[in-house]
Amino acid sequence: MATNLPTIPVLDLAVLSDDTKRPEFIALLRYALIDVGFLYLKNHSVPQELIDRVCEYVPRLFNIPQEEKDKLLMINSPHFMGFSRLRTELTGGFIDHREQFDFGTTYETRWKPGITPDHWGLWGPSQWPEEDLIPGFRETFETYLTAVHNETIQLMSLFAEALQLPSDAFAKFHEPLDKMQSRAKEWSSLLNRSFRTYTSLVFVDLQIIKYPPTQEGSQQGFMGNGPHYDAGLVTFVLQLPSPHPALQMQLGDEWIDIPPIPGTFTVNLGQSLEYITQGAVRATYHHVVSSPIGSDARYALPFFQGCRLEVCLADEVLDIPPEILKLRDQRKYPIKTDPVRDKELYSHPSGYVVFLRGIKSHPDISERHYPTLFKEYFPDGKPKQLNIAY
Ligand SMILES: O=C(O)CCC(=O)C(=O)O
Ligand SMILES: [Fe+2]
Repeated sequence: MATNLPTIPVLDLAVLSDDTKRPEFIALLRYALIDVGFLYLKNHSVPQELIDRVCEYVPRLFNIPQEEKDKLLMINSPHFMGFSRLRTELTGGFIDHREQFDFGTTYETRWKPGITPDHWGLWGPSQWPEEDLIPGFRETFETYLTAVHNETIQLMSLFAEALQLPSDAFAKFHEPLDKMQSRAKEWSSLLNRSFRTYTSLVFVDLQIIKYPPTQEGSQQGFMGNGPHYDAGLVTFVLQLPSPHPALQMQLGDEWIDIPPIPGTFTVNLGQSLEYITQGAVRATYHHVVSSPIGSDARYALPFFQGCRLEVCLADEVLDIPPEILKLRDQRKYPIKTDPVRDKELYSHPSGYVVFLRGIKSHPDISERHYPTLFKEYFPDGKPKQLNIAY
């Protein structure tokens, strides 16, 4: 194991109430953004009592009868929302050894197949479990989703400060949840006009994931979640306690453990943020290793804060101060470039980029709802090893 690997910074928001400590906080945040790409966030605004309730629900959600979970299967949703059975998802070409639920906005979709762009399909209603199966679940998770969403937006104004940008530098890339649906309604009357008018739709996604341990007889290096970058702006992961290192990030050739720290969110940065900051913010490659055979399941809840679906990142790159660009250029572990990924990321509206990841990760949903894209991305049909049999 190489020495001198950075430890993941813990950013304590409580220190901001003391003005004298602000510069030190901002410097640590700058280091986290530019050099590391991951951080822990402590003393944030999401109440611990709400987080405790969320954590208490998580194993119960997976314990509802299989036939009830199957009523919520993602295959029923063109919006990539709902339940995914164990080993039905691909990340970076690997089959993920996890099962999960995806929940998003509460809103009505504006997607009209064949009329609006395909990636508007990202924005649509979630599939919630019946209230009597798990009373209070929906209300708790909608409250949680809103609270985390608000915290991501607050944090991004601190990101701006750390990068010596105006505090609202990122405002044009996202939208408070309560504003989204009303704006989308206003604009739906403009359906025949330019789609670029619909700038307000933003993709947000809360995943609730269960990672069972490695299966008997499986090969080494079994992956809970294959290596990847997150596509959007910022990801807040609530990691439930687990004794085994699972989430890891890559710096240089090393994989570094990112264990849960009670009372914090684990925060990582997405490729869209990296791009609009001219690479000053680091999107870090990460994966999740399955726990050893016989151990308990691990649970994690990533919340993905995306961009407005119609923002073309290539048109919106921010002016970054030279001092920050210098720190970028001096970073110890340079960012790895990938021309294929880069082209995909920068030549489409941001929503399309996230949408394409959905297409590639969920071949069954693509086949049912987006058959033309399915043929393009899976010319040989669905990968045989996927556990898809509906
Ligand atoms: O399970 C985790 O801790 C993170 C999962 C993750 O990186 C993802 O779903 O993008
Ligand atoms: Fe991720």
